[in-house]
Amino acid sequence: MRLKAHPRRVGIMGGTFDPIHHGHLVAASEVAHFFRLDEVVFVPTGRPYQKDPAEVTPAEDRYLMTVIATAENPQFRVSRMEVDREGATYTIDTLREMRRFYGPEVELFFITGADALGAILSWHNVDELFDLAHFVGCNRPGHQLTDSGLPDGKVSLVEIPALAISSTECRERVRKGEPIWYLVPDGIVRYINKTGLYLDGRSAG
Ligand SMILES: Nc1ncnc2c1ncn2[C@@H]1O[C@H](COP(=O)(O)OP(=O)(O)OP(=O)(O)O)[C@@H](O)[C@H]1O
Ligand SMILES: O=C(O)c1ccc[n+]([C@@H]2O[C@H](COP(=O)([O-])O)[C@@H](O)[C@H]2O)c1
Repeated sequence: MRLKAHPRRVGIMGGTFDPIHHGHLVAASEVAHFFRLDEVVFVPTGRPYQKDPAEVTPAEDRYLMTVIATAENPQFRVSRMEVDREGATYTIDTLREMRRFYGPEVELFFITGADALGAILSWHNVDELFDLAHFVGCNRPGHQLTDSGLPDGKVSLVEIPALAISSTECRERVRKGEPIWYLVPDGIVRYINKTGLYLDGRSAG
């Protein structure tokens, strides 16, 4: 990961990215614009402990797809931090590591979807999470959230232009032989075709 030396405001976009799609990219771009972020670091989850491991594609494939999808945007970077970390992936460890790397002056914004944010009270060490970063929840089609129940001043909600795309739908379309062109970047269509990802028997390794 090559990061800028002294950015002031850094977005961290966490996700399984199985596969990354245009909904993720639009969300990161909108939040970067709205909060005037210097860069957005995409962090593909290593071992998402709340998901069935048999249902999750190997981290290396998800990492490579994230690199391919973000390569053309100079504001976007990808971190291997969670892919390389042993054990269950906790956002608290990622934010602590990011904080150590960037130092105390930089403002960190953790970008996540309304569905994930709605479950944040179940996350590991939830209280410390809100001390390390500001949380930005993206309202996506089918998932609206209000900030009730979340700590005051620690969370912002942003409306993302309606892109009713999900990774689940992309995987199902590939399995059924349906096209995913224009739901994901062209390079991701080619990567999936080349590797045979999401066809029966090649979903997890
Ligand atoms: N179309 C979208 N618009 C806005 N945010 C999105 C969109 N799709 C995903 N996100 C958000 O991006 C984050 C990472 O998403 P994730 O990798 O889990 O993708 P997903 O499409 O929700 O996957 P899945 O369908 O497998 O659950 C999540 O917090 C999710 O809510
Ligand atoms: O830290 C936790 O306990 C935790 C529990 C569930 C999800 N997360 C993070 O939330 C982000 C979105 O996750 P997902 O499963 O919607 O792709 C991703 O960065 C995950 O690592 C984090």
